[in-house]
Amino acid sequence: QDANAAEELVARDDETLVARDDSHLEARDLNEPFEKREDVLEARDVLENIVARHYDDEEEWHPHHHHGHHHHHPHHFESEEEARIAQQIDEELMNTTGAFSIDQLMELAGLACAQTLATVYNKEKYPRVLVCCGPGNQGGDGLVAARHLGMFGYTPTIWYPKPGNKEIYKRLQAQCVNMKIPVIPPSEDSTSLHEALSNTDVILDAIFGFSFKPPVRAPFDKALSSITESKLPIVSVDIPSGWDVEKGNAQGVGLIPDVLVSLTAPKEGAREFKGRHFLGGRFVTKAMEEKFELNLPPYPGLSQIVELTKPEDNSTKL
Ligand SMILES: NC(=O)C1=CN([C@@H]2O[C@H](COP(=O)(O)OP(=O)(O)OC[C@H]3O[C@@H](n4cnc5c(N)ncnc54)[C@H](O)[C@@H]3O)[C@@H](O)[C@H]2O)[C@H](O)CC1
Ligand SMILES: [K+]
Repeated sequence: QDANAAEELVARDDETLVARDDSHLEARDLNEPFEKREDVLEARDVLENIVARHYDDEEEWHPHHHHGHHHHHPHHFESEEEARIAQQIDEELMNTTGAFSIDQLMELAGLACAQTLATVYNKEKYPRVLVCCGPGNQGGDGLVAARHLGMFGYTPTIWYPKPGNKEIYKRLQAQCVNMKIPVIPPSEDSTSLHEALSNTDVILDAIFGFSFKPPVRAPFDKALSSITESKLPIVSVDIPSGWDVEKGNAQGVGLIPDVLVSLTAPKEGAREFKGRHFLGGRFVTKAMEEKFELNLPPYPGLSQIVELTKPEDNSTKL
């Protein structure tokens, strides 16, 4: 009964957040002041705290943990600098000057993820891909990637236990369903994930991206262990799930992928990653690259990705 009440509360808050997020997107279109963004980030933090409060009983709720207010308390948010830069780039791409929509960025991000997986794991040996999608934008990247992988001739399956409420996620999921890509129905128990893992050749980890804040909450905590225990090859999007965007896998609960595709620019936390590392998100202009001192390599030819690992790194690994 208590759990039901909590679920309801979370669902209600989720809707409020989505509404605020949408108004924020509109505001962003009109190039309104940055405060709006902070408002949304704060709302998201509040929601996350509520969720955390209801799911981990041992966790105490700290109402003063307002990550969004970095302008006012910069010293408190040093560890979030990395996420902030990534968010700022995102912001800039989507303001009136950048002129991109979220759909476009997500499409290019997801396409880069699909291309990375297909580059390393060919469809003859690795036809079955389990695309694991998280509740945020990274989950959207995963849905886009699943569709492209299907188009490339793979047999994707989608695990999407906390589908986002926003229209964009619903449309992306519908596009996959229209291609007969199975979506595992969200469920409390982990049997369906285990079953999917035993029928998979490779995993696309699109669970958490630059907005992840540890510790990992249910159902993703158990899922990360199950994915690790499966010993299947993993391709992670942007940052291995469970890793802190800045401190990396300090907690030791994160996935250890074989391949990483960083979007826009590699995150600080990925420094410790040892494996094949690609860059994707071919929408950053030269001017923006210089402004944020990203120092990115050129993309070869028509490719959506560029490999950052040197060839000798792979040969020593193999
Ligand atoms: N410009 C680009 O590079 C683009 C990148 N994209 C991708 O978007 C993600 C960032 O998306 P965002 O919506 O900000 O958040 P995330 O997907 O990282 O996840 C937030 C999501 O997860 C929940 N959450 C946070 N912490 C936890 C936790 N400890 N346990 C459980 N759940 C948690 C939170 O509530 C949110 O729902 C970026 O990395 C790229 O992959 C865009 O697609 C386009 C442009
Ligand atoms: K990830």
